[in-house]
Amino acid sequence: MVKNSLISIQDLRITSKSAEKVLVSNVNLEIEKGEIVGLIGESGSGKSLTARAVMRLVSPDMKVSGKILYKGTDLLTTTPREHRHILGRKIGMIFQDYRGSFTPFIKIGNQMIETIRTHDKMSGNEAKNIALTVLEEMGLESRRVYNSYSFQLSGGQVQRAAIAMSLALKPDLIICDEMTTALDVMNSERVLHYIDYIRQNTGCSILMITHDLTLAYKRTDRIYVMSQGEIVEEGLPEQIRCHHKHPYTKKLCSCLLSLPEAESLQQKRVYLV
Ligand SMILES: Nc1ncnc2c1ncn2[C@@H]1O[C@H](COP(=O)(O)OP(=O)(O)OP(=O)(O)O)[C@@H](O)[C@H]1O
Ligand code: NI
Repeated sequence: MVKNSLISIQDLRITSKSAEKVLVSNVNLEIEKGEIVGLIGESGSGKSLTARAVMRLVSPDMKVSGKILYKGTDLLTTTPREHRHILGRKIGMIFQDYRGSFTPFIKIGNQMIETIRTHDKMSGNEAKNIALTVLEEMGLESRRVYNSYSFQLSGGQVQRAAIAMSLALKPDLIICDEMTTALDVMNSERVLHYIDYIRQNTGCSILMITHDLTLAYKRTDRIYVMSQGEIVEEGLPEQIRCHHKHPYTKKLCSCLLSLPEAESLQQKRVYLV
């Protein structure tokens, strides 16, 4: 049993009212302070919906039940005010679909300043310095990106700017949903390194949702496997890789059998589905 959990999802169930369909059920997931937890599973298994429930971003057509405890506070029953305070500031999410991260008609820099100042009281200049620093850390030409509209940048640049914006707030928990999909190998590595650096420096926790098993094995402390809306297995990366119990995990992991060992894992990325 995990102690000192930062977030504890208990018996989460998400149903679609109109389709009368259960999309997620019996999901129990804990993340300890400072832990990087992987959430893997095939497309449509409910990973993003689970993450969206934490952020209270599921569509109004969905009914969510169970508990999502953040330091003991149930995020499913907090007032909108408490919720706004916790989300964004304490829990940041980097979305699978990064295109919605910035409004097209406001420059990236101005949006970053506004977001940073909504959560932390500081002068515009201080916020600007933070924004430029995090953009630089993401390997971007910070001034150019700062002064651009999102449509003037490539998909990968927008994604890195979105990641920079989430990290600028130094959240306790960062939920990364297929964060590196839009990035090439070098930039993925850079972003993952930086996230690791942030974790070491701030002690934040990370929930990493990914199709990329190599990434999950290499970068996480513990892994949950999801199938058809339920968590079917949980364990250390090595256990999930070599000593899995559930037939579904076996199917997932068989894709990795042909992989070369440790060091070269970085070069060869394996995608599922
Ligand atoms: N707004 C919605 N309305 C109805 N059903 C939805 C909605 N969003 C997701 N679903 C359904 O819920 C299930 C889980 O979707 P989810 O996005 O969580 O999958 P996922 O595991 O993140 O998949 P992927 O790896 O492809 O991102 C899918 O069957 C999906 O079609
Ligand atoms: Ni998803």
